[in-house]
Amino acid sequence: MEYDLITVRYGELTLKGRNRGRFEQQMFRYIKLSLQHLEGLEFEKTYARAYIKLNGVAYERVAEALRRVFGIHSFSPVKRAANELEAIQEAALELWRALPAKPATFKVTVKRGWKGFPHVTHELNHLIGSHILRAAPELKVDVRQPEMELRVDIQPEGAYIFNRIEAGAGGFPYGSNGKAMLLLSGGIDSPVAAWSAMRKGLELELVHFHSFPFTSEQATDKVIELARQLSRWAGKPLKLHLVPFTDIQTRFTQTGQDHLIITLMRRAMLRIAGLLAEQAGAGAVVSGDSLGQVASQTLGSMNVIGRSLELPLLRPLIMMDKQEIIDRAVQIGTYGTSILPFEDCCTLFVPKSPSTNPNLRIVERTEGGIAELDEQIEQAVRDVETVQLDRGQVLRRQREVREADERDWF
Ligand SMILES: Nc1ncnc2c1ncn2[C@@H]1O[C@H](COP(=O)(O)OP(=O)(O)OP(=O)(O)O)[C@@H](O)[C@H]1O
Repeated sequence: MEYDLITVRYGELTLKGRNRGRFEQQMFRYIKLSLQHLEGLEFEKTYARAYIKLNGVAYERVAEALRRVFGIHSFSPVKRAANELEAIQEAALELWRALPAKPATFKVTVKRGWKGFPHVTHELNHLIGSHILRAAPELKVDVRQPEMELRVDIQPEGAYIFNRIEAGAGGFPYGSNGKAMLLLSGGIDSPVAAWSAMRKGLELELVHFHSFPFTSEQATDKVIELARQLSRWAGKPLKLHLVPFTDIQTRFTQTGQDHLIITLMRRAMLRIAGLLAEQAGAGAVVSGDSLGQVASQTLGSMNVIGRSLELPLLRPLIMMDKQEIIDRAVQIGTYGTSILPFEDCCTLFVPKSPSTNPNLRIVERTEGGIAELDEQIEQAVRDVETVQLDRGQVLRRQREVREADERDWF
């Protein structure tokens, strides 16, 4: 069936006062941006809502993009009818006929936002409901727990009729709560952390540490692919910083403190991420740590690791179970790439028994014993290769990008 428009609802419950206006402006701009690849749409904004006139564009194509827009609470495909009883009855019936699975019970809920209509609400409920019942006599009315609720919203310019409410991605519009630098490994967790941070309104730049030639080019391609997938949730290509980490890692292996090597590596990563955050004007660093998952994610380890950074370190997954994280990764579309088998830089250097409770003084003393460490960190920052993802770069690095993917950037 051809719908006339989509009603998009956002944030009416979550924000009050001065922030709301700004939020709504941002939301509206962001919705338009996420749909810019579809020609012919028209947009209109009202209080906590946007209307998208479809002008013949298929609902599914728009819905597919809207499901990835943070800040949207819900949206509905709508039939629009003139403010005349027969037109409303016909549109309601058309919606009913188009249902792929017919419910056994229903009710009609009319809202009269325009009082000029010649019938009052309860009359309209009845007149529209009975029109459908004539065409579907097996259907029953259930006003308490109907399987389908047919809503009719009467406004001065016309009547809006819909029965479907799709949940949106929720959260805040991308970038509305500041900017952060996210540590992206090739694993399952950090893409989920990125998604959670973006959903909370953080704009992200991504940083990945590689140990070329110990890690393969495929491992880097995998991270670029993850960045591409995350970009679809940002509504625009994300920046990805690739940091050469081999020299620093190799130097740590010479300290004679094998059990501390993961702690040392994580601290160096955070220092570099902190410097990149400063350059990018970001106010926090985000990682995919989840409490207790591995040796570097005990309270003791996280304490010692986190102290290497002055900026706040956000860990959105900290209290989540592995299964919850996996389910989320599947839902947001990163899981399949995350489980590809290419080695990450850290797994190559994991000692037999990494410390789960490193001693801060020993760690700092070990770092202090590496005279060139500060210079190595600064050098790594200077040697960063930044991939500003765009279609061309994705193609160059990702020879196997499927055609459909290429076209379907957002
Ligand atoms: N090579 C890397 N580049 C950038 N960040 C990294 C890298 N390796 C680890 N991290 C960061 O440190 C966090 C913890 O990594 P670790 O490998 O210990 O845990 P994990 O639970 O396997 O996480 P992930 O699934 O994201 O790899 C990651 O979520 C990520 O934020």
